[in-house]
Amino acid sequence: MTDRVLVLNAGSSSLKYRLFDGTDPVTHGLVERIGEPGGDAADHAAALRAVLSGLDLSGLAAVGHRVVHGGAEFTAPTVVDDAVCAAVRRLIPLAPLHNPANLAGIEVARELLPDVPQVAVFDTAFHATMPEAVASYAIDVEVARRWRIRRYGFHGTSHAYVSRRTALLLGRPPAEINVISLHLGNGASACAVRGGRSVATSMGMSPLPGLVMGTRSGDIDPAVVFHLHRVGGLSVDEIDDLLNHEGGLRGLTGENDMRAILRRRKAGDRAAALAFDVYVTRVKEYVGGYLALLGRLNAISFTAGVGENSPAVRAAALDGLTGLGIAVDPDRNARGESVISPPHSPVTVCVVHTDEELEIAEQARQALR
Ligand SMILES: Nc1ncnc2c1ncn2[C@@H]1O[C@H](COP(=O)(O)OP(=O)(O)O)[C@@H](O)[C@H]1O
Ligand SMILES: CC(=O)OP(=O)(O)O
Ligand SMILES: [Mg+2]
Repeated sequence: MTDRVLVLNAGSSSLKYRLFDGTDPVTHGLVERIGEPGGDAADHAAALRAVLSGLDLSGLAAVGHRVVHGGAEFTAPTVVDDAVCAAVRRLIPLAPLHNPANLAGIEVARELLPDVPQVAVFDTAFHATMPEAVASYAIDVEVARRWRIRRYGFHGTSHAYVSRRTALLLGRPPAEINVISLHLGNGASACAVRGGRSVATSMGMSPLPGLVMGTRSGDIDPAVVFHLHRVGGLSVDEIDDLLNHEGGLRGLTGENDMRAILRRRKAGDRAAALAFDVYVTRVKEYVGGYLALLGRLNAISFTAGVGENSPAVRAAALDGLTGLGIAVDPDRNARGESVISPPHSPVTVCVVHTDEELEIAEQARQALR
């Protein structure tokens, strides 16, 4: 019996895949600019067909799918059937950028691999343990119930994996430690993890609020939306685009890649310097808030493209927090060591490589056990 699992991560215009044999990655790839003129594939179905035709899929135990929004329904990895597909489709209004692509990936994989179990692994699932006081928005309860408005949170697969890796680094069981996990990639979110369970996270009903991201604004005053509509004359779709695609680092500088911001900042570019400051200040606000929520903190872990690769962001985001037991050792940080706090710090600051695909493969296997 082989233990091969194919993991699919279908984004709005891309398809990432990784084939595992046990925990060993056998092969991986990326189809980009799906549906765009001159792109690699006309749609997700075509992309997946091309991917599958090039892989040896003998003895495949499961296909694991990243699904971004699982609403309140899905709190664990779930073997896909027609009802699960229908539920993922019903949730599209809550994650219009992500769920349609995730669903397309599931439907094509079911069609092409009808005898292989498909498992959906939800970004929201890890946050199902958040207390109501954190998950609830202070709006009319009937309106909230009817339209399923609450904080769901995302990147849960990454926060779960990273908080467990952090426990390993500390040499302690996850149940004994409190961690703040900072997933700083294209999308970015913070998560407070108490004893292995999510108790707060910075994204909300959608993946728009919280930290500053590549193209997403993160937190803003919701009245900005009314103002831009009523006074600025922008349509709701235009405002959606402004906040989701033209905001964040791109809104502040014209570029969404943190590497470009860091280069320009070094060269004295004021817009880039401000964008950097806005970005790290937001991270710091969440670190402080989550420290208070947790009461006791063992570790802070940086992960994803920016978190794993930028000593400047890590240092600035935690600058001035020694009074709270949080410090970054400049040499360890510059070398990108897995522990970057000074020896004997009350709070261990870590750099952890996140591996959402590996975690999805593991969870897919668990769902089938
Ligand atoms: N060396 C680096 N320094 C700073 N930022 C980096 C570096 N390498 C990658 N990044 C940032 O990481 C981001 C992508 O993060 P990643 O986790 O790969 O994103 P995603 O998986 O969400 O597409 C890029 O936008 C880039 O700005
Ligand atoms: C939910 C989310 O923001 O995902 P990503 O970072 O892949 O855009
Ligand atoms: Mg990501």
